[in-house]
Amino acid sequence: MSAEIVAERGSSLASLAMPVVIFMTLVLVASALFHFWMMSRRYVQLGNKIPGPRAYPFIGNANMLLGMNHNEIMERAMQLSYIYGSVARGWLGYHLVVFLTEPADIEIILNSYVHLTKSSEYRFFKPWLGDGLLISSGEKWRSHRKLIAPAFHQNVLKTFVDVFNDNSLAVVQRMRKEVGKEFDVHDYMSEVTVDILLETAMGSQRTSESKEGFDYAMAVMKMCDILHSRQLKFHLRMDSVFNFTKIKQEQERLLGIIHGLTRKVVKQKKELFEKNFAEGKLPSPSLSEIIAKEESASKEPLPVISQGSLLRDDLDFNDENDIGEKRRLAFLDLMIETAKSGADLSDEEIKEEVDTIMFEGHDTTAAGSSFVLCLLGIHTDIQDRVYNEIHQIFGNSKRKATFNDTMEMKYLERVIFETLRMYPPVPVIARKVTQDVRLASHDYVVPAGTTVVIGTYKVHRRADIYPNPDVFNPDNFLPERTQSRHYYSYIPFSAGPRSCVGRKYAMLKLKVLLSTILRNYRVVSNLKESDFKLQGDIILKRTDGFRIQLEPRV
Ligand code: HEM
Repeated sequence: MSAEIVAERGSSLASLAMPVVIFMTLVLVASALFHFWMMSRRYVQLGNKIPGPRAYPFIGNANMLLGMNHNEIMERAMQLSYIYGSVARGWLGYHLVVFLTEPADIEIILNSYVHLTKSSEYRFFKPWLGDGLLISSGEKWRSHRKLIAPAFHQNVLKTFVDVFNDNSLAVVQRMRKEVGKEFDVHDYMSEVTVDILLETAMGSQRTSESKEGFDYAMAVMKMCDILHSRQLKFHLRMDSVFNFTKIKQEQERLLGIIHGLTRKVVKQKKELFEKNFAEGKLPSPSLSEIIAKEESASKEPLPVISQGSLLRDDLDFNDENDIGEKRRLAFLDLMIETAKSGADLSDEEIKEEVDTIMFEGHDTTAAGSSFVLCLLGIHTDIQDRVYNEIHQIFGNSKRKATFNDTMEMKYLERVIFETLRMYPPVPVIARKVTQDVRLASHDYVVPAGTTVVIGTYKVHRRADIYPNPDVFNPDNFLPERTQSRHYYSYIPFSAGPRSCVGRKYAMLKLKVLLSTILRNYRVVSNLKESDFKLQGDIILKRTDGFRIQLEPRV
């Protein structure tokens, strides 16, 4: 290359370099100004008063999440809470996230009618659940909660006991082929849970003749997997990436099956209701009668399936009116009745609520029951106590469990509560606060716009609340112990106005399901709890699988 050409190239590079340098300098100056402006905002200053790891310009603490899998995130979150205490903060860019593990602070958030808005992480559910109870907010949530809570009335739940029994016996049969082997019990718990929900939420059954029910159940399970992967994999969290993946196409296909069935069943049930209504065949007593009675009689405490606390919420108030008659109606029927009795509830909204119940009621109880079985396999002395209690109730009889039997299962109830303490299926709850919040435990103000994460898992493992918190001890739920604890120190079902609407349904179902399994099998495990690899997802699971072995009782 001649010297002239080199000189010419050099001068054209120099003439290009100058604008690039000027541009880069401007970008740097603008970024620095932006950063200093952000740091001067009240939001950032209030956030920085709260202890937390050192944050970097623009990324905040996002670097701490890079390259971590969900097991590590769970462990890391636990470590941070040991370092920074019961109130800690992190920055995702300039967005403030505050972690709370102090019951008095948690009460301020959960017990409030103001801080009811869910955080943006709940958006993955939207294509499936629309504006159903789990994610809706404001007046819509308030009015729907009021309409739906009576569908979980204890007398309605009582009529589901047969469905719980039949499906529990069916899973006992299906598990026979696993006797003597080590297997993952979660698959079975997931299947039976969907079957029960299909019957109790929509009045459908998963039979081989009705392929729709089967396809629906499979689609629900696969949709839950997709939602989990979106939480787990950073790139899938971004809609701009997710929308171009094969998983998105699979989601569309599954939603076609799920919404196809719910829409169709809502339409059919509504037409049948209208026809019966026109012919004067009114269901008696109607749900609206229950709702009307509920308004007037809500003074005396009568929590029948309690969380071990004297405090009550809208579900407890529901139980004070006995409808005194057995009608088995799916939640869908009850919602159609509610809509007919004048409530503002469209078909699409009813569909969204049924889909919400199918989602919320599935993974949570599948994880809860799987954890109970794994723990009983490890703590065989505790399993023997549960079995003795069940044997006292049923003797050698093969009869099915009744609602009254479940009321006698006091020790099993404590085992379930203790399992949900150590392994809460919903390990964290997140809200977006729309007003400043002054905390009770420290002199900090959490500014409006912050995501508040309530660390249920960590609260349940606080040594000052539960002595030996890592030891499985159902006696933590003896009445005298629960009464001396702060109500918000045990929150597997959340608490306050936005608590789990299905918690009594869950407890009743778990008692029937687990007692039926334990009447038929002794659970054995070679593992220790320290072998559990926990995945802190939307739902707490074991990545190493829920492995147990079964020995027939007879
Ligand atoms: C062991 C089982 C269960 C656990 C641990 C559990 C836990 C929870 C928690 C922690 C919440 C609050 C979530 C949040 O604020 O982000 C919740 C809400 C909810 N749960 Fe459950 N749940 C269980 C079973 C069920 C069942 C069986 C159903 C229905 C059949 C159900 C229906 C719902 C609904 C509809 C909501 C939303 C309530 C609202 O926002 O007003 N859950 N659940």
